[in-house]
Amino acid sequence: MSNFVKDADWLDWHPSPSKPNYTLPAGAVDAHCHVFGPGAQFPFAPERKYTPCDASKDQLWALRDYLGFSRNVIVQATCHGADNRALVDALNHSSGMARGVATVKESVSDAELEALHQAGVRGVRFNFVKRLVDALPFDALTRIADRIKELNWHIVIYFEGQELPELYDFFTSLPTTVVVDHMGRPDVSKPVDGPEFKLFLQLMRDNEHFWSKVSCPERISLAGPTQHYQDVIPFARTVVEQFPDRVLWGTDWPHPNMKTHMPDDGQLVDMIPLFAPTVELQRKLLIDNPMRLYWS
Ligand SMILES: O=C(O)/C=C(\CC(=O)C(=O)O)C(=O)O
Repeated sequence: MSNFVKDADWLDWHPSPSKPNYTLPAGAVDAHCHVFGPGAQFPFAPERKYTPCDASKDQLWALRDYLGFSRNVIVQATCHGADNRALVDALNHSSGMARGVATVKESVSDAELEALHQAGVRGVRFNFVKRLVDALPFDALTRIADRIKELNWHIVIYFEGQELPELYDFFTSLPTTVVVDHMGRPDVSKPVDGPEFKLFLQLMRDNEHFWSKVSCPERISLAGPTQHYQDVIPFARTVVEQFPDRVLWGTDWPHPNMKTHMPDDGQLVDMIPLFAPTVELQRKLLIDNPMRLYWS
């Protein structure tokens, strides 16, 4: 039993996702997913802005095997704050098949960073989504960035499309590889060749150390699941085709804070060949790129 009561409007992860029609290549990596608790074992952070259902490592491994993935990259979510114990526990029980992206405070010690590295952490996440977190000031983030650079880690950034103009200069000042979550959450009611998405493509083009996850059609789409999230396809496909060596894909399981519906993870996998239409692009997206960033 969890000691926590999930939010009243919380949607639990899909209990019986469909089997994808698309067969993942052997060795495919789900490069964006989370573990939540279980709250009774790994308490959610007092400063959290939402309380989720439990989503344990064993439930994540079951989904991995069911969909046909080999590996996971587990990203620390804000409901656990900078307490990375659930993440580290999952990594330590993954037989080396999972890597992690942690959240740290400036007060983190060198020994703690080293322990995270030993567990399989290879990056930190800077989250700028206001409904999720009170972001640290830029100077504090810069000091964290300078420290994790020494470990050869990267920085994952999470923001919403409309915030990019004001965050752009800070992002490009970061000293490590930078991975953008969910293509910077574009507004897909705007044209793919319009000024908003052009700014994101410019960020990627002018900064060769920037990568992007082509993930979360279920969050970005206005068309929704019955329309197979088709309004997201031109955006994801543009990113994959322009930057084939700097893209990652992930389920985003257990899909925190979805309010309109809970996606079918099998249906999400079936979007991969629409985002990456050739076998070579799929291999880069699902294997070569995540292996280079997380396992080399
Ligand atoms: O899973 C995601 O990518 C998105 C989240 C949650 C999150 O990232 C967090 O809590 O850190 C969201 O938009 O609610």
